[in-house]
Amino acid sequence: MEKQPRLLSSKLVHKQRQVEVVLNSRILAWKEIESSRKRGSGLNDTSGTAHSRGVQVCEILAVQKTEEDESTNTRSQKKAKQYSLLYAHSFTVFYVKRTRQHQWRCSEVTFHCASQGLCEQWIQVIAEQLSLLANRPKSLLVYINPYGGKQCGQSIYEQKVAPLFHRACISADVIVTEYANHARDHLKTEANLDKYDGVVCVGGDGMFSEILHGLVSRTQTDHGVDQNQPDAVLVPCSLHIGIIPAGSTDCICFATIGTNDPVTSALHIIVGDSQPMDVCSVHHNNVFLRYSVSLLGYGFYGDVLTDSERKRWLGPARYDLSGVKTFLSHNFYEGTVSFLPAEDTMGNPRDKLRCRSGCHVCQHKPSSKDNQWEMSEEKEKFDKGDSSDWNVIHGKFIAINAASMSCACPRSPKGLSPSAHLADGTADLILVRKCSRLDFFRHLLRHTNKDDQFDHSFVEVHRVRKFRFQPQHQEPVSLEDLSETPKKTGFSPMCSAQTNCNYSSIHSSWNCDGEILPHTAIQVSVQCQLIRLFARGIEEQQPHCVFEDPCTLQALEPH
Ligand SMILES: Nc1ncnc2c1ncn2[C@@H]1O[C@H](COP(=O)(O)OP(=O)(O)OP(=O)(O)O)[C@@H](O)[C@H]1O
Repeated sequence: MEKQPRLLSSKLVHKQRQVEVVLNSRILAWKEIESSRKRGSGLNDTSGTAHSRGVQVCEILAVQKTEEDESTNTRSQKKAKQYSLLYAHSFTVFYVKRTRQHQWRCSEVTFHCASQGLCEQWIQVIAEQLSLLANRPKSLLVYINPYGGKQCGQSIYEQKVAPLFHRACISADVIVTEYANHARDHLKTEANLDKYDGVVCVGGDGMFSEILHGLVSRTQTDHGVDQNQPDAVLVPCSLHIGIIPAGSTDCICFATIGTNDPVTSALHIIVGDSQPMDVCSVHHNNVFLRYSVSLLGYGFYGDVLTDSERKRWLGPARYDLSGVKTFLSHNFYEGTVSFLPAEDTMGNPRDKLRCRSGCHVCQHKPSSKDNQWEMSEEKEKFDKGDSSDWNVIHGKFIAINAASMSCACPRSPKGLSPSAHLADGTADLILVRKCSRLDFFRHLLRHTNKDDQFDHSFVEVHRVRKFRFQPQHQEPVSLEDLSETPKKTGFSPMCSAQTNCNYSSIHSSWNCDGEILPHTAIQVSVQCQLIRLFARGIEEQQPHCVFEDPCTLQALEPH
């Protein structure tokens, strides 16, 4: 590890102990000065060992002159006051502290200096280092859904997030949405995006989807790209998206940060983390339908969503109830799935390469920025959808799922496809063929235990760049035309002579990130790294950020 030159080093006081404090461009480190030298100095000496601690500069949130606390009631505070006359000037450094289960908190450390000049010098040099971190946002556009989840979006933002943005000197323009699609439409047409470094969504997955659609559509319009062309190469969005979880489902936040915690999300935004993310574009007959970042599910997950939408009054319990009902219905659907396999990726859906912070598979992926790949014949074929490379499967399916990410969430910690990647330009296409109820139950059960959910004769999984689905029977012009068709309600028997059944027995619906698509025949194309989130993926281990870290020790080595 290359040794960084010291920018500043001084003997200061921290918690009534003399410490040597050192700053280089990567680390702020401090270490107690040997205990023997402290005796007789009036400073505390409890352990006799010299602890070194440090924090990475990129995880410092702010530095400021310390507001003096006038209350000196306790004995220790009185003692503190005595020596504070000697070290009367102090500054506080606010930094990221990792706690349990991927949660981050804002911690602080205060140093006392003997002179005002020294104190100001420390504040200035640390602030200078922070100003060099170019990825940090300075100005954000925030959309709050006041009705998401438990309707706490506004108070979550005001109480937990806004004070942190203020401390980090981030300015935020806040829009509390007044109706569904307010944020999407504002982003699409009105918002002056040049003013901002990022867009923040306070809400659940539905609200995130609004921001996604608004920002991606706006970017394509600004660059003259026709979203209705299924083979159009979309232009990546320049603004990052931050998610403050405040919905009843916050799966995108969980998948990219590892926890659903507003403070953690705010801190990832402040430090300017960047997580690229693939987006699937979904078309029907050359007409753009929607974008998806997590799950496109036909059959089982489409039916669960359709049924649960009729039970919204039940709250989140509706998903469990509809899940049981759909499982007992045990419907299957006939159709043709065609897909373009992703053959040049590092991983496959059944390996153990989980997508984590700094994922090698996602970094290896040739992105649209990779000119060589852009020019290659392979790319040309890929864009044209050269049919010789496509696989075609006709069958009867209980479920057809395309997972652009693992889809892990607190309810299903492994997710639908545990090794799917956030940003490798592929989706995992999972085909669950017609099987017995018991077999399907065994398959579902494996989402919750350690067994491989793809290790069944009736399940196959393919890593794909594009896919199409054509139902066996022609669909009407639009599913909206079916509003008069009575939906199946009870636990009907399996529909074997499908032509005799009503529409809802022979067609399921596509569940596109929690929204029902209006068509069943669709074309899907994975757009590699189309957006970037203020996130870093799930960190594998909780690194020791401050204690006896090798970088910390190196920073403290005498020069
Ligand atoms: N002011 C508003 N009034 C009504 N609906 C809104 C408003 N703002 C946003 N929405 C819509 O509310 C829907 C749900 O929002 P969100 O995802 O934030 O919460 P949720 O509780 O997780 O949602 P869900 O009910 O889908 O689980 C979104 O689809 C969004 O379009």
